[in-house]
Amino acid sequence: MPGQPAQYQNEIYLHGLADQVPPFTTDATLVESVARERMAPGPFGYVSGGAGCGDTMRANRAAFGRWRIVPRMLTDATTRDVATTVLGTPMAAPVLLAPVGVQSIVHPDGELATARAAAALGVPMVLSTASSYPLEEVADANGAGQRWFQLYWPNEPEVCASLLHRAKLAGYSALVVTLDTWTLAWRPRDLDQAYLPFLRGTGVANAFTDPAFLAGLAKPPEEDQAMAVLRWVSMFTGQDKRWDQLPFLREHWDGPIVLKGIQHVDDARRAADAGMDGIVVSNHGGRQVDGAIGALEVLPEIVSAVGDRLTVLFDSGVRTGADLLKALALGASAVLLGRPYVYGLALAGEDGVRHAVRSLLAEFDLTLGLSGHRTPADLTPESLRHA
Ligand SMILES: Cc1cc2nc3c(=O)[nH]c(=O)nc-3n(C[C@H](O)[C@H](O)[C@H](O)COP(=O)(O)O)c2cc1C
Ligand SMILES: O=C(O)C(=O)c1ccccc1
Repeated sequence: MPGQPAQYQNEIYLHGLADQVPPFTTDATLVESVARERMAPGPFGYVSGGAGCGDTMRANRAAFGRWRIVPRMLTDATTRDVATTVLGTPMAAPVLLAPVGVQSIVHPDGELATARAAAALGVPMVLSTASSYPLEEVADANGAGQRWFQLYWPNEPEVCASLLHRAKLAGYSALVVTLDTWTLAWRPRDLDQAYLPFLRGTGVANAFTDPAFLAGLAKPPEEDQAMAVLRWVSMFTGQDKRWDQLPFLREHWDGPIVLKGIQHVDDARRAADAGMDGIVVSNHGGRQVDGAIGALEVLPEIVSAVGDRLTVLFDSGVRTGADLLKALALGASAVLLGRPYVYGLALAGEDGVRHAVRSLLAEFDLTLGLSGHRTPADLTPESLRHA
């Protein structure tokens, strides 16, 4: 990413003078309403929706509102440096693009566009197991960019080993194992529209290109697509995994391993005891347990319990530069962005992802400086007050 993130502010003013306004709003809290007007109802409902009545999605936002920034004056913050390195991965800012499956439901270029945008931005993408393009093609699109692979841990060990082998070969440097979605939650918006991308055959690209998966089928997908899709879906459904099975992943993956979906401090301790390299404190953007605690609420206690033993990442509800600042001040090493970049993808493809993320990073950079800080490392809980 060229120069400081805040330069994007100048670029937008200059674009404005040339009558080339950005592809959509620069306010990430408003982009959802733009997307609601322009996206088809099925995909919009799928992306924007949460579990149940949306109580946990609101709790995620409310949790940010309870922490307030207390800015400092006359400090040296004229030039900021927001670049960082997390688990050996260099990044232009403490941000990763969260794993989001089935991206072709919002834009035909799907994960390929996201991969190109991530490389241009200098931030890593985390590719979902349920991507609409094979992980090798996404790696090609990402080129010299940084990429991690998210695993929905299949019940078939051969298929699991095969996916990990392919991801390693294709240059994915860290593994993110998602624990909170061993079955999909009650999601009324999707039920009301009978909209489940999976059963429509999206998100199967990594299966239909996997030799171990194909070897286990009675008939090839061309002959019985419905059966192949059902087999893929059933591989991820049901909770047969336990903490004592984590060594299997170590045997098949030699890079950093991060557990995603940690919300209880005792689970964070178990992850550390199991020798994991990191965790993502996350409630899956409020898409799984409705009624679950706002993700930011549990971040401080988890950081105090295990922050010296593993890397703590955060997601769920980050929408503004101030949100990013707050999560970092409370001890996250970086945050994952979910829906905001997906709306960008839906509205303007690769450009849209870039616009959505650059807007948020520019706002973060300016907020950091105006609060009196030069780098993310300068942030501590004392930069905030719980109100
Ligand atoms: C449409 C959609 C699909 C998702 N698919 C996945 C997935 O395949 N794997 C995964 O680990 N998380 C998935 N997530 C969860 C995100 O990785 C992330 O935890 C969440 O979106 C963060 O919350 P936010 O959207 O409020 O930023 C998905 C989220 C959305 C909105
Ligand atoms: O919708 C989701 O939250 C999700 O994690 C998922 C699961 C399977 C396929 C695509 C997305």
